[in-house]
Amino acid sequence: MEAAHPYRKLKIPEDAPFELKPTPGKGWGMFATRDIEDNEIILQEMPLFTIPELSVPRPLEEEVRLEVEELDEEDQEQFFSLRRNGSEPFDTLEAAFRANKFDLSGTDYPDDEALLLLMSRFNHSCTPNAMVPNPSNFPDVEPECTTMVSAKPIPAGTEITFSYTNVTYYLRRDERRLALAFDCKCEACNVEDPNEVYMSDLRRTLLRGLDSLVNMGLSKGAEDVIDTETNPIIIDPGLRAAAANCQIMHSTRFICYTMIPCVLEAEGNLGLFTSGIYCRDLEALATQFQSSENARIADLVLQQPYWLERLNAAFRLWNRTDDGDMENAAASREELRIIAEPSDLAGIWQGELVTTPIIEEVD
Ligand SMILES: C[S@@+](CC[C@H](N)C(=O)[O-])C[C@H]1O[C@@H](n2cnc3c(N)ncnc32)[C@H](O)[C@@H]1O
Repeated sequence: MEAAHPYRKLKIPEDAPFELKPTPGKGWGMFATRDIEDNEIILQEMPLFTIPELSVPRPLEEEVRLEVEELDEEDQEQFFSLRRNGSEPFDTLEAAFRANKFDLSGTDYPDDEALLLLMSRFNHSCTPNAMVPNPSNFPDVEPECTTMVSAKPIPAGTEITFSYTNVTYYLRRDERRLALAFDCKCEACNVEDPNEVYMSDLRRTLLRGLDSLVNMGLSKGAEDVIDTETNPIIIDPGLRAAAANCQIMHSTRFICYTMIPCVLEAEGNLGLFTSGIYCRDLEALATQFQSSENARIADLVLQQPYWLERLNAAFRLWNRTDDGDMENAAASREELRIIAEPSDLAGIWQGELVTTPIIEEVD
């Protein structure tokens, strides 16, 4: 019975703007109990316990048991309240930990994984209304704390969701089915109108291409899910090679970077928090122009209040070379050498900049 469900024992802070209740097809989930504004902190939670370096594969049963034994009686009761998607108890302690853990990258404990009782009650959405940003964005809270922030205004009564993996922003609906370990029932995956699905798929395909282009051919993990031989991240082969070789003009990168929030916004995935991050990054890119006219245009872009206006202004940079192009390309190349896998560096640096994105003729 719902009233006697073990989740009722989970301690939710009195001032929390959410409640835990069943949600069709998704077990239980967190629902807003009042209107939540965009970019509002929804929850900050300390782990019940942490386990180090899960990147080293090993059985965890014993480690989890030792941690659970260390807990006081009340916390043990909280831990044993956990259920597999709100229904059956977990068969093992390890299974309970794995289903309710968060990684702590960005905190002072980047190699640890944390058991978070409440944070892990929020369900996933491919068009979420909340997010769990890198904890380094919240320097004033406990360094182990994980924070959930709204990513758009959330009306009272709405389910609060976040994206379990950022790669879903860059995947079409069919591809997302491969990436998620469950049959996603979120509003983006449940759309029935084929035109809407088509447009959403197009936007997400464009997003991963733009993202890969501005990040020198590296994408945010989409290539782990899709077959890039038949379905390349950047479709145009010349542009793809140019991105991998860091041969993209700075003006082209700047325009493409400005386009990303516009597409995210059209897809319903741009809130104040994310927009602020893109603003800061665009400001940093603007400082890298060395030709005064380009720097002036970039400044004009930054003065625009909305992303579409910024993009409109950024197009004035189209096809403009910059005195800093070679320097910026060399810096990107260096960065790529540091962060990329050797296989990503298969394309050899040619030294020439691609001045215009190459458009292949379409029959
Ligand atoms: C960490 S739990 C989330 C809370 C869980 N619903 C509960 O009742 O405790 C993750 C599990 O919730 C379910 N889930 C989360 N988001 C979902 C979604 N969008 N569609 C379907 N199931 C979802 C999946 O079974 C997933 O493995």
